[in-house]
Amino acid sequence: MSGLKAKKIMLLGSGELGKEVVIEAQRLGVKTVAVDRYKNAPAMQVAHSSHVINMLDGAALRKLIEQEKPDYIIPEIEAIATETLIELEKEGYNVIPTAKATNLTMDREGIRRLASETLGLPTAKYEFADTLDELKEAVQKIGTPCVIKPIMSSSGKGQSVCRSINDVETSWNEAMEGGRAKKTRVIVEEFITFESEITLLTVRSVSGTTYCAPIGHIQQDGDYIESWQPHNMTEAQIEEAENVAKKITDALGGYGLFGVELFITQNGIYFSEVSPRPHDTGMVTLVTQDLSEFAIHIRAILGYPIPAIRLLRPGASRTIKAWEESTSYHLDGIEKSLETLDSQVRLFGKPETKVGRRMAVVLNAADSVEQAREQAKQAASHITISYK
Ligand SMILES: Nc1ncnc2c1ncn2[C@@H]1O[C@H](COP(=O)(O)OP(=O)(O)OP(=O)(O)O)[C@@H](O)[C@H]1O
Ligand SMILES: NCC(=O)N[C@@H]1O[C@H](COP(=O)([O-])[O-])[C@@H](O)[C@H]1O
Ligand SMILES: [Mg+2]
Repeated sequence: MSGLKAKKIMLLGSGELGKEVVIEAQRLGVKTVAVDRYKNAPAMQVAHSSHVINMLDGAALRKLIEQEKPDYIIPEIEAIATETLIELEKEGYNVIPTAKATNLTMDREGIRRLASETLGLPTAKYEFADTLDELKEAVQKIGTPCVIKPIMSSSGKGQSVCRSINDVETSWNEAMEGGRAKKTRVIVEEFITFESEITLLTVRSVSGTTYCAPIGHIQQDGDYIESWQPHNMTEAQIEEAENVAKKITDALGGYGLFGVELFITQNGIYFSEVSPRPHDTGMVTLVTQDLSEFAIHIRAILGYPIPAIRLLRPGASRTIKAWEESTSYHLDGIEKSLETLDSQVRLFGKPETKVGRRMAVVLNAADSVEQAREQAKQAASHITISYK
């Protein structure tokens, strides 16, 4: 692309979601630089160039950004030196969606206090704790069962349900082992008995705020295993969900796509958390919408209009996870899996497996959500991972 005066994006985090963002950016002639903490990360395999750095090291992050001078800095994970992004934004760099958004969503405390205390959105009751003793006190205040999570973690790492005061120490130890960035602070949340949970993909672009059809999902150990679109909701529930999404995304600002996580309960809709970037449960949009969540993110970032988002067919996704740690592995059964009508597989190409690590996703589109879920389940059942 030597003759093309291309815009340049720098992706901070290069997992499976970033890989699709890079592909969509390249479709619009954008130069792509992928960054992560390890080499051969999924997005690095498709980007024009890549770098391996510790993104929590502000000085290293600044040095790389000053060297590459990207037009857009696109965080793909939470664990980044966001204070440095705030400084860089003041110096004229464009952080997606805004440096403030990345800073507030970097840990659970910032975004939870904004949602509950500043915006007054309904959330689970919560407390924070820095030591085991403080945690015991917090659990007593919230009551059991409750959910305990490191303030900086994702995909359920370090998360556990604490069912009685005797479980507190086990939960504390799990949080200490699973948290990113070596922070010891944890959040304790009231356990919400929801009817269902959804991700409402919300887009801020030059065309205003728009929403994708709600995505329903099922999580196991705090990580998603299945998602589908559209999730069946009443008009009133959709309106309530969109109101919550509008409030939180307006407060974060900027252009891009957000994944607003909501619990649907008998007492209305609760805000859970928000990703200021494409969401794992939203991979289903690769087969359901005219523009996937990744295409939408890039289009919004570049300042292009998004007059409408079309849901073409109902669809579903199922994750394929590893259950052993290995630097040499193979995904078997893809051939059989693809015999299922309208199924697709995305193999992320991560260089190693870890216990519980997501390695691939199966997608299916059909005439109904029920059929797509059934077909995705069937297609995924043929895929196994062998470790050598
Ligand atoms: N307070 C709660 N009550 C009931 N269930 C909860 C609560 N908090 C979390 N969960 C369950 O655990 C899942 C993961 O929680 P959460 O989204 O906070 O973790 P995460 O590590 O940020 O995940 P991700 O990065 O995948 O979004 C939720 O989708 C929900 O199923
Ligand atoms: N729930 C957030 C999420 O799904 N994030 C996605 O997982 C990657 C990390 O995967 P890894 O932990 O297997 O390296 C991230 O880079 C992002 O693509
Ligand atoms: Mg979540």
